[in-house]
Amino acid sequence: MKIQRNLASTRQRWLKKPIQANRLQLWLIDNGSLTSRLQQHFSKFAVKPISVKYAKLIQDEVALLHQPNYQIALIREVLLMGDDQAVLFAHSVIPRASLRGAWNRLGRLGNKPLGATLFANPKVKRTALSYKKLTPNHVLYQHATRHLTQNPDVRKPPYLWARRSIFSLNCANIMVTEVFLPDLLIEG
Ligand SMILES: C=C(O[C@@H]1C=C(C(=O)O)C=C[C@H]1O)C(=O)O
Repeated sequence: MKIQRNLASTRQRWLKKPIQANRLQLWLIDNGSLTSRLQQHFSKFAVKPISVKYAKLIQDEVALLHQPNYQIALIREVLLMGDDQAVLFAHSVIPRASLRGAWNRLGRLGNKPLGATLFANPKVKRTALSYKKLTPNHVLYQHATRHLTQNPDVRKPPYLWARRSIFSLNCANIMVTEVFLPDLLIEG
């Protein structure tokens, strides 16, 4: 039983750095605004909101946000579009307390990039990034690939690299998870 528990915890563990991420490595470890980097990389950039709703946290988010697992939070999911292709899926978790506090406008961002808000305020602190190869059984893999091509002949990737960190302002936290989609590295 102990071995199974350890295996499960390994599966859930996020890494301190990406391993063998090859051409994605520089994107994954970039501490700056991903929005800005995408805007420089693509001639056309847009944020496509997918869903903004109250929902329960994913199991492996509960501990990091110090939230009880019955707690709900505002979940913002968007696709970042580069030259009309979905290149990144972002899943941001805003606890209710944070919405009442410093992040009170984040529920109404619409298609404005969250990064513009987060990186505009020098008082915002960010934790170190952590990384994970999401496999098809992870709920964020499923949410991210829902928006890839519906063409049944196009195989879904065996895994997707994701990274996450927490942004804090006056003790109000927001967790941002970014899932890197296959089209990001298809050079135009
Ligand atoms: C945190 C950033 O904001 C980006 C934009 C997001 C959004 O608009 O919801 C979410 C995550 C990021 O990919 C960033 O630009 O680095």
